Amino acid sequence: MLSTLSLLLVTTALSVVMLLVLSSLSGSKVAGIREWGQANGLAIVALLFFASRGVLPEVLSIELANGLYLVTVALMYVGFRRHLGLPIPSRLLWVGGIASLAGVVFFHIGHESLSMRITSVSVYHAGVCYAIFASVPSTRERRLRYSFSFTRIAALSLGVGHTFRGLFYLVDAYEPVSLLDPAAINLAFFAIGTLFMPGLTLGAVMMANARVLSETAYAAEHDHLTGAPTRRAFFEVAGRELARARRQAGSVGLLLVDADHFKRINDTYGHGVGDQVLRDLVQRIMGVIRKNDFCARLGGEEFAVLLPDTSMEAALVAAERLRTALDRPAPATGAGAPYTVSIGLAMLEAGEEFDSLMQRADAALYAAKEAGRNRVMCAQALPRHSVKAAGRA
Ligand SMILES: Nc1nc2c(ncn2[C@@H]2O[C@H](COP(=O)(O)OP(=O)(O)OP(=O)(O)O)[C@@H](O)[C@H]2O)c(=O)[nH]1
Repeated sequence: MLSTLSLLLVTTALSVVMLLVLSSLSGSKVAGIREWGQANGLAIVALLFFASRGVLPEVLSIELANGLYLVTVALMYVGFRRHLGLPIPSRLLWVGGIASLAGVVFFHIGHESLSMRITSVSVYHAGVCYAIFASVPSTRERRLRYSFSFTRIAALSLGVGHTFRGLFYLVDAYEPVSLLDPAAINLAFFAIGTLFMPGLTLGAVMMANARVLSETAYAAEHDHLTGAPTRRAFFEVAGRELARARRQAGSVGLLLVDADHFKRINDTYGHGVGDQVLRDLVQRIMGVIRKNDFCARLGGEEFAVLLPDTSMEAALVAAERLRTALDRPAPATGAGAPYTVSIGLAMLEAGEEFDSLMQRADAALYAAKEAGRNRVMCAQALPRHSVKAAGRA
């Protein structure tokens, strides 16, 4: 038979499980984990004090238990705010918590009323639930969307539940004999109270997990030095774009961009300045390409720019625009040593595979280097045999 005591013990067990799950994430350095862990640890203690009603003195099972639980509720909120990088309204939390606890003390020692004690804590719980709902934004980011939505829905549902709970006991519709009163209505509202920690901790764990996955995926898909997408990300996007172009008989251009005599920059100014020049190069490329174009660092001082839905003429214009945008002194080199790039352009041909497109763009790049650097060469303009000879993709 379900009872408030069994609910309390099940919730305590759930908090232990949540604490273990959160501990497994503690090495991830995700903000908020510490506060969520502390909240669950404290919740276990608070719930055991609630369950000790009739065994331990009332000041422990009422004042202390409620006081501790109010702190756990606040800590959950602080965890979400920290996780999202938002400021913590500490004073508001303290004032609300102390007012709520004062209500508990007053309606225990001053004027005994369990209903009003429940109302007093429900107001704080509901407020914190709505505050969590308002803090967690609805996001379109694929990897975060599910966990954020889950938390928002959980926080809102619990907020509404606690509002009803507070109102129900406020209008004195039912005066329970004790918190552990087994009446169905008391049991139902008690369940809403005990769902707070597991419900919101589940949301917190999902958010932390999603954050870790999202950061790992970002690191795998972005170059650490320049922030540009990596070779791996480029191959993925290029595969998709080529398939789309084939389906829609569209036109795709590929630029391979390589810094000229980059070794000299490193040798003259040092590797650190070389790194800054690479960052500058990426910023300049990103500044001149269209929103639909995709730039990635293939490795070293070589970059690729994919130009979807682009004709040969437009691709040549884009390549030339890129070359001139880069043919300027690099601020990182102090006096402003010029750096230039050579660019190989290839347009996707009917039925062509990605490897072949890369090979032809690479041959065009090689030809641009051979012809004196700081220029754009188009694969279509090269004799076929030179593409085969120079290609290295
Ligand atoms: N600073 C820095 N240098 C890098 C990085 N990756 C590759 N390089 C350097 O880029 C240089 C490339 O040299 P090369 O392949 O000889 O090419 P280059 O000097 O640009 O000559 P060309 O391409 O023929 O014009 C090497 O000195 C690499 O050490 C990097 O992440 N940071």
